[in-house]
Amino acid sequence: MERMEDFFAARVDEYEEHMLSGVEGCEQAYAVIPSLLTESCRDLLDLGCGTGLELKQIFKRFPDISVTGIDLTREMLDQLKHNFPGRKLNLICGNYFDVELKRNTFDCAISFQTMHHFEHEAKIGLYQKIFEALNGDGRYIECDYMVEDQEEEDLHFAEYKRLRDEMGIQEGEFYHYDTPCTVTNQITMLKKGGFERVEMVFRIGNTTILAAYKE
Ligand SMILES: C[S@@+](CC[C@H](N)C(=O)[O-])C[C@H]1O[C@@H](n2cnc3c(N)ncnc32)[C@H](O)[C@@H]1O
Repeated sequence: MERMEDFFAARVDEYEEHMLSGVEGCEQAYAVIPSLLTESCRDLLDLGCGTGLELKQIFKRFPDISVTGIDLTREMLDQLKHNFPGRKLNLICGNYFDVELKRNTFDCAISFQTMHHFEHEAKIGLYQKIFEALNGDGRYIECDYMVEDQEEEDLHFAEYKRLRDEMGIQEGEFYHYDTPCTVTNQITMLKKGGFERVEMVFRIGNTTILAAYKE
């Protein structure tokens, strides 16, 4: 296993092609994302924005939108900046579990293919933070690798724990290893984070989009 930011930094050149051609459902999911944002969305939070594949589609519908993008990997953010000259971007190189978010700031929040690496409790805490950072009628759209069976989720987490123990990795250090959760667990976590209503709006292969509404 590689540290999260080293994993992405080493693959930034082939990253976009891999997501568009190598991950079932991803290209279609990027195309769907703009239609899931609120019509009047002006301030958008993008967690784990990477090189901005989802933003490419969003800028087509919302050319004037202001985007706050958070990502651990400096090289991915550099590529994002290069991809979108002239757009309204506030890019933060950091860990979205730690970055402080002001309350009632964003019309919409999104995350795309970045949440399938973390434990339930950590995600619930993050969802609470996103919930509070959204405006009253805001929504959070999560596209991610999700599975259907609890057994499959448990196997991934058990193997990840085994590898972490073997390598002596400390709590709070991020390594790249996929631990997808079931769609059902994801919906439960988002509701525990405060969202009133959560709906699955897209699923091709394991690529799944959930829409979580603040009210
Ligand atoms: C698979 S990429 C997705 C990038 C982009 N959203 C897309 O769909 O093309 C996952 C991204 O999440 C970032 N990431 C992973 N864990 C993170 C964390 N705790 N805080 C901030 N960014 C994180 C990685 O650096 C990487 O750029």
